Amino acid sequence: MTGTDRERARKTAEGLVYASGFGNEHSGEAVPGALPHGRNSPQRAPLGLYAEQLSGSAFTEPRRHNRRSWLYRIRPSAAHPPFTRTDNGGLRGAPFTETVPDPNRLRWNPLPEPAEGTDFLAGLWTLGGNGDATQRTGMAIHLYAANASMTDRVFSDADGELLIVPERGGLLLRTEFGLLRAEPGHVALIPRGVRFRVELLDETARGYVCENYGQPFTLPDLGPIGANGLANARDFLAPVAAYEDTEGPVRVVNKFCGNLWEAVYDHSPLDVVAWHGNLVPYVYDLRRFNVIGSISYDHPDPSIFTVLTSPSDTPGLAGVDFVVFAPRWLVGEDTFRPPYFHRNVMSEYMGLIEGAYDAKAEGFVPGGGSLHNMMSAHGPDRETFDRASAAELEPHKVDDGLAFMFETRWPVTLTAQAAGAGHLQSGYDDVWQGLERHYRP
Ligand SMILES: O=C(O)Cc1cc(O)ccc1O
Ligand SMILES: [Fe+2]
Repeated sequence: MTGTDRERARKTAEGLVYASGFGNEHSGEAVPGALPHGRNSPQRAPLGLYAEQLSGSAFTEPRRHNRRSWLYRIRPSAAHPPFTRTDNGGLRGAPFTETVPDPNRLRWNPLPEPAEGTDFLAGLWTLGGNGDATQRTGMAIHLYAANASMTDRVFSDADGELLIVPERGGLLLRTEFGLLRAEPGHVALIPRGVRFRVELLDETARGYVCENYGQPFTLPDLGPIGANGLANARDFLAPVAAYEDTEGPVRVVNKFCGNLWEAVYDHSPLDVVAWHGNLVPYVYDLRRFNVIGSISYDHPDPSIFTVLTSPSDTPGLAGVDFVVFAPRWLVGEDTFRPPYFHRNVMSEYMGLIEGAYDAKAEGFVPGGGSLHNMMSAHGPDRETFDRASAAELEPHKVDDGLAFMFETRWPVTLTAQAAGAGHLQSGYDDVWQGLERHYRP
């Protein structure tokens, strides 16, 4: 990608306008008069456009779960040639059967630098996951490292929605619904099946992706917290309608039941001139997260930091939660303030967007990640334990980092490439060595 391309992408990203709110019925038109009023599918849609519904839930799901949008486009999505199989690259899908589930605590360094000319799609590398894409359950954890924009191709994922967590380098996401900008510290969500292209705003881009095969991410209930707090609905930003009217070959890559399929269209499928509905891509700035914690004693469970949750069929038991450890004050009296030692029935994958994480003195680095699978014993490393056990308990602001967690109800099984990766750290167990016995009855 040339510097001029990047400058163009950055200029475009700077002028972006959004519609705010989570789960809202949004609507918009890039050309006046393109959006029909009073009905979804008039006999002839305005301006000679084709009307098309995109469903994110079954037609019959309860109203509060029902998600769909109506798109008014230059050509119907149905007008395309056959898809044929293409190379999966580093992408894998559920069910994950390449390795046996591993009870060990595992930690990785960042992905190695990609070869010249690697775009977002080519740069995706699957670490592992659970569930089954054909059953619409479970999730996958991917990382990406890219140094080129997607130019002649677009991607869509029929298997699930994609929660993109940039760690290095800004992204301009050109979607069927319009444009989104996602910088490190933001997350972007692309709903199942929505076509998009990723352009880089910087020389390189790196980050994490949670592919959610299950129910779409939603905001957690707040219970006694009240009507406000955690991630506020108004801070979720959807694009306004913007479209491409280009002819010529575009490779459309579709991830379907774990494999990549490709068809060469003779036009851009990002040709939606107007749309309305509640199934939309969005971005959210994690620094807007309203962090709630203990103002008396003890370390609260990290569910208090849930940004988005994908419920499963058991109430309170998420297919996957997306949790953020954002800057916050710690004031707990007579309290061991960092994350406690624990064994969790849920499985925890953690990543670091910036700085450091308060349970780990070293080795957990931006762009890296750790996996603490179901029931594996983990918590503060020795250095953190020693420091926090002796610390003066003054009010203290933790603001030297931004970490996150994908927490899932099912164990995560690794791909062969993750289990055998050169960047898998050896000796991670040693961070808990030297925790001496202090018990002297
Ligand atoms: O393991 C981790 O670092 C994540 C985590 C953080 C916390 O504050 C409490 C429990 C927990 O699993
Ligand atoms: Fe944990």
